Amino acid sequence: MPGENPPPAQGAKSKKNKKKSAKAEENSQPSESEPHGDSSNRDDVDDEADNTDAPEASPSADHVKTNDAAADFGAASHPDDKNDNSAQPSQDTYASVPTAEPKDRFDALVRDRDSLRAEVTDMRKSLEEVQSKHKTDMDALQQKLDDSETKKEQAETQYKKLLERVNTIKSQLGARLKEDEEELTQARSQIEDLEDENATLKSQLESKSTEFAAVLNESEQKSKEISTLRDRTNLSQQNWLKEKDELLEQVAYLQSEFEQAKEAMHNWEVLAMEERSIRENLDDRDSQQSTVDGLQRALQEIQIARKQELRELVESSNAQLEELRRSLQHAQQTAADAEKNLAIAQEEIERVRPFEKEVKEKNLLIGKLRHEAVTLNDHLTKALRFLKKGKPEDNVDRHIVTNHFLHFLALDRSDPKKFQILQLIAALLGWDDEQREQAGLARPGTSSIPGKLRAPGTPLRTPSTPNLATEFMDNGASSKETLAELWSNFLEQEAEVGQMDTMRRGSHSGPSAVQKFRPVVISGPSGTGKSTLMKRLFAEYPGKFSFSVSHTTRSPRAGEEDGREYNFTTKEKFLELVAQNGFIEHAQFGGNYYGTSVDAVKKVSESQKIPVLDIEMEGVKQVKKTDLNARFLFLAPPSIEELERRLRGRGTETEDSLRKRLDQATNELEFAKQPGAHDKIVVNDNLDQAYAELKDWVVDGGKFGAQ
Ligand SMILES: Nc1ncnc2c1ncn2[C@@H]1O[C@H](COP(=O)(O)OP(=O)(O)OP(=O)(O)O)[C@@H](O)[C@H]1O
Repeated sequence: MPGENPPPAQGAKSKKNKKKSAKAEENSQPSESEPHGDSSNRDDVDDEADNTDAPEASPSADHVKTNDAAADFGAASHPDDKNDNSAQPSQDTYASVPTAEPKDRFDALVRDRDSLRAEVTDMRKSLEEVQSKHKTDMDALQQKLDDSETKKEQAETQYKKLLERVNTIKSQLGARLKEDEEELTQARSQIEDLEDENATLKSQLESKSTEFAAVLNESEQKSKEISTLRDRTNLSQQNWLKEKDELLEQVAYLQSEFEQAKEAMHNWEVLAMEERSIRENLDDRDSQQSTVDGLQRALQEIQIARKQELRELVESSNAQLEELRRSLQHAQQTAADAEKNLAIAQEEIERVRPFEKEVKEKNLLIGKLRHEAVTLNDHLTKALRFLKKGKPEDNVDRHIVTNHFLHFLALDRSDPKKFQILQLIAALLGWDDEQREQAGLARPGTSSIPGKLRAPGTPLRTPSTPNLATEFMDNGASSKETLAELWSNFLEQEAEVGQMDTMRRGSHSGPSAVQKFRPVVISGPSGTGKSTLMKRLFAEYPGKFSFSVSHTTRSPRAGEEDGREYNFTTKEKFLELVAQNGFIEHAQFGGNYYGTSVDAVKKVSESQKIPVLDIEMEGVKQVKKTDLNARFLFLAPPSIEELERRLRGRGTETEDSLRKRLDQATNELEFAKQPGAHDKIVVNDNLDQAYAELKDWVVDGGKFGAQ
């Protein structure tokens, strides 16, 4: 049927058919210069015969054949066609036939001709219909061809535009890589600065240590001096007392002698008086008188000598006494000076003590910074190597991709981050559209990269989170952000992984154990009631919670088992673990070290129990640096006064330890005020209420915080 034309073929093939149809059309067109008359009949018939060459224009091959025959026959018998003698019967042939017969024959021929003409007219009509339809089809096809050519042109211009954008992105990326390189150089210089600072601090520390040692030395010397002076003072005091006693004794002896001499003198005087009276009475006894005078003189001389002797003795003893008094004063002065020096030395020690602590802390900080610097340096070198070496498609960091992939697997199906991470992975691995479609990042047919054109107006998938991959590819500013984000994430994650690697050494715990059995960290000032509440919780949920086993360097006691009461270890191994940041908290008591290790906590999770950590503020900060995935609860006292009352009521504290605990409580309360320091704060005013609140949060509707 003419209406059932074959569908238009594309390209060259359809053009060829078009030419053929045009030719057929041309052939089938009646000549306008020739009127439709008998003389044109033969041409018409010939035209029909020609038309059989175009199969799609021909109504029916058989039909045409019949027409051919009829035309031949008609042409042979046409009375007007006098030139064609070869095909026409001669006049002699007609003459030899009876006259009625030729007339009949002629009539029959005329009828045949008429019927043939009618048939030809029908055929022409149908041919015209076919032609007009064909023309419409051709027009439609032409239209389509034109449309597709315009589309093709549009596509080409779009393709060129996209190519230009790709080139711009390439050049921008080059510039950004340069910027990153500069950033890396800056980071390097920062590291160098830090190292310099580190060196300066070290030298400062050394100088301070020497200063401190000198001060200590000095104070020791002063102490020695003081004790020597004290000894000397004591000794001189004793000597002085002894001498004083001796002198007093001497004075007493001299006084008694003086008394005796006085008495003797008195006696002599009495005797002299008696003698004088006797002399007076006995004038004649002149000779005796002179003797008595002599005796008197002798006595006086003796008295004077004695007096002189006594005076000298008293003077010398007084001088000695004075001397001793002076030396006592001097000794007392020296003792006071020494005591003053001792107080100054002690003050100096007190002044230096916080400084020493600071130096120690700084030392620790330096160690940490050095560790971080080494890790960062490693990562930077690695990153630079990634950036500099190889083709851009090879610059894929397996760690990043692995981390993202693990994160992707760990997330809940409904988590919107999942889509984001998948986009990130796609961007990192440079997935093409087909791969994105397969991963569910794009709907089929929504391609936006060169080579695959998107029909205008095709709806794009609108994710709940921004499309990172698109940002990365399409927008210069946002791709810069994403690149920077990726870079900083990479560095952060690598640094964390570096730290964690050292912590995890020897541990087989995967993230799943601590995600399922998330450690609960309970902190709060001493005496707030942590132990009391924990006891209740453990009793209500037997076998659900467990404390971790601590490490110690002390030797096991009878009945103690390694890994049960304690993880018994050596001092060297303990300190090695400290250096690797393997402890959440550690301390030294009585020459032994004790500590809670990250691995010990993980072991509790692996044994399908929830680890409970009752630790103070510094421990909380330390746990936050690990991958323990812990939850943090802070138990606060209703007031500091109530806390003091409870601590006193517990009867475990001395006045000194009580003060220290209350000071620490103030620090803990300050820390708890910081946003994000803890996940939950419970005030333990009423024990039952506090327990209910704590239990609700810990049990978490039976999930125990599991993710
Ligand atoms: N809500 C409360 N009301 C009154 N007393 C309480 C309350 N909670 C705890 N106490 C009491 O306070 C004292 C200290 O409690 P507990 O020993 O549990 O504190 P803690 O936080 O574990 O202290 P530490 O950290 O020093 O071990 C205990 O005597 C306890 O009975």
